[in-house]
Amino acid sequence: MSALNIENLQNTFQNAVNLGGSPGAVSTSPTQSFMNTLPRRLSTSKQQKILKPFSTGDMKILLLENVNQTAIEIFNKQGYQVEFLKGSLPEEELIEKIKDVHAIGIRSKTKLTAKVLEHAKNLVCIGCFCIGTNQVDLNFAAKKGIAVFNSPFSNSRSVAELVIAEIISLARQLGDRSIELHTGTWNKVSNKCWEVRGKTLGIIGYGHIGSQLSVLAEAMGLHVIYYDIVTIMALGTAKQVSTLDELLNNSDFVSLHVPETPETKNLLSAPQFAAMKDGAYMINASRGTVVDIPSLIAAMKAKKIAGAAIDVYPAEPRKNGVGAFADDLNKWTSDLISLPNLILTPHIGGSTEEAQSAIGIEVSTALSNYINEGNSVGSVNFPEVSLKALNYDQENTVRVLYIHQNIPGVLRTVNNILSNHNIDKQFSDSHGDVAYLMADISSVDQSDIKEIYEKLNQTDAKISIRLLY
Ligand SMILES: NC(=O)C1=CN([C@@H]2O[C@H](COP(=O)(O)OP(=O)(O)OC[C@H]3O[C@@H](n4cnc5c(N)ncnc54)[C@H](O)[C@@H]3O)[C@@H](O)[C@H]2O)C=CC1
Ligand SMILES: O=C(O)CCC(=O)C(=O)O
Repeated sequence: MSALNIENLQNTFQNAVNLGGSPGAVSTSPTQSFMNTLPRRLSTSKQQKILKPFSTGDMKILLLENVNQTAIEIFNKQGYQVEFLKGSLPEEELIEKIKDVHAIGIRSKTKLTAKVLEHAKNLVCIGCFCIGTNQVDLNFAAKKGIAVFNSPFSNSRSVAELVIAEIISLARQLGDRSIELHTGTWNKVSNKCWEVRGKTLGIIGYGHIGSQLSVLAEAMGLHVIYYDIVTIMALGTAKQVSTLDELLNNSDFVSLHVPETPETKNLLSAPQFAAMKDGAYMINASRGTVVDIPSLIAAMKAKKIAGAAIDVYPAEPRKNGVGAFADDLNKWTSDLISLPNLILTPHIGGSTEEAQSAIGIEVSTALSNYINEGNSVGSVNFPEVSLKALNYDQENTVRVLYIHQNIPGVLRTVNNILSNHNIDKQFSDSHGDVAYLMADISSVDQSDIKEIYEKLNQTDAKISIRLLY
């Protein structure tokens, strides 16, 4: 579906006729009932027209990694074919599956590399049902005309709450006491167990999660300092520090909330652990590449670091199971798990019912809006373009979605092609090498549509085209 398939034009014409000619019938369609539940981006008093120039039953959505039920329900209401798998897939299987799907939903484990995306002949869009998008080759996807969406903050609170729990758990050695008692050992101690009140929390990365954590931590009596590459307004009485070292020198707890980027790889390694206070604690619920684990192991063995909580790992198992977290995944695993006062969790920072349900709705709605209307607002790799929904008074109107290389002269060429019709609205934007033009053209006969498509398809700058009507 990266471009309207000419062979399917017959079907699509029929579909358009059905929709345009019989609004009453449309009001009983699943799509309409779904649309009615959505907060509309651009309100209109007229009944909104459903734009779907394809048979919705042919729309294939592949959902991996146990994406929430809310997303499945929304896609089912659209009439799409949904395939749902609990785990992620190894590369070869992923390549096979991605060949004929129009949209794919993933979480943090599925790697959508250029090699995988190269085989995605029909893919229109990708939904990351999470915050991080580092698992997708965003530039390659954009160059193929594939828009990527995520959920920028629906699980932020869940991560912040987990970190709060870990701060107290580490300070009181709760993990160790619990493991001991599970195996019959009564070990009532107070040595090196602390209140968190009055201690300093250093937050690295003061974005959605870091700033939520800041507010919660202050409510418990912690002092908060933070380090970020950009200047960010402090919440409460938190203070931004100007260097990473300043944060490390002064924090009793250090918590990481940065994205995975080349700059954040091994952000905490041997020199940074050496710069931390003796007996400090470290928490990483960001990405596994951000902390050099062998250096952490050395710092904990030397008692420089009194405890740590880790939620994310350089390599993570593809699915749940006994024996999945072992040395063949990360070679230091045995060494790591033998350490005291170390809380290990299986990447569950965002895994709450509230977060997953909200993410399911948010991302499936964004994908549906993009598929059905071309609205790319919220995409992380694509020009953000949107036009007001069409209504039933706008007969013979076609929405042109033209994704193209961002080079001079393209708009002139496209507007020449569209010039026999009235261009009611047009919105174009670019993002790096890729540009996206959305235009509503009126006075279009059914017989014109194929010609418009074919002319646009012959333009040199074209990446992909869809015509909605
Ligand atoms: N454990 C889990 O389940 C989850 C993990 N995450 C991870 O947490 C990360 C952060 O999430 P948000 O707070 O929503 O992201 P955000 O984008 O709102 O904030 C990230 C902050 O890090 C800062 N930053 C970037 N590079 C930096 C550097 N080199 N040094 C210092 N600061 C730097 C940015 O300026 C920004 O303020 C995500 O990228 C994701 O990888 C997110 C959700 C769940
Ligand atoms: O819930 C997940 O699978 C991933 C959570 C996460 O790391 C994210 O949202 O970036």
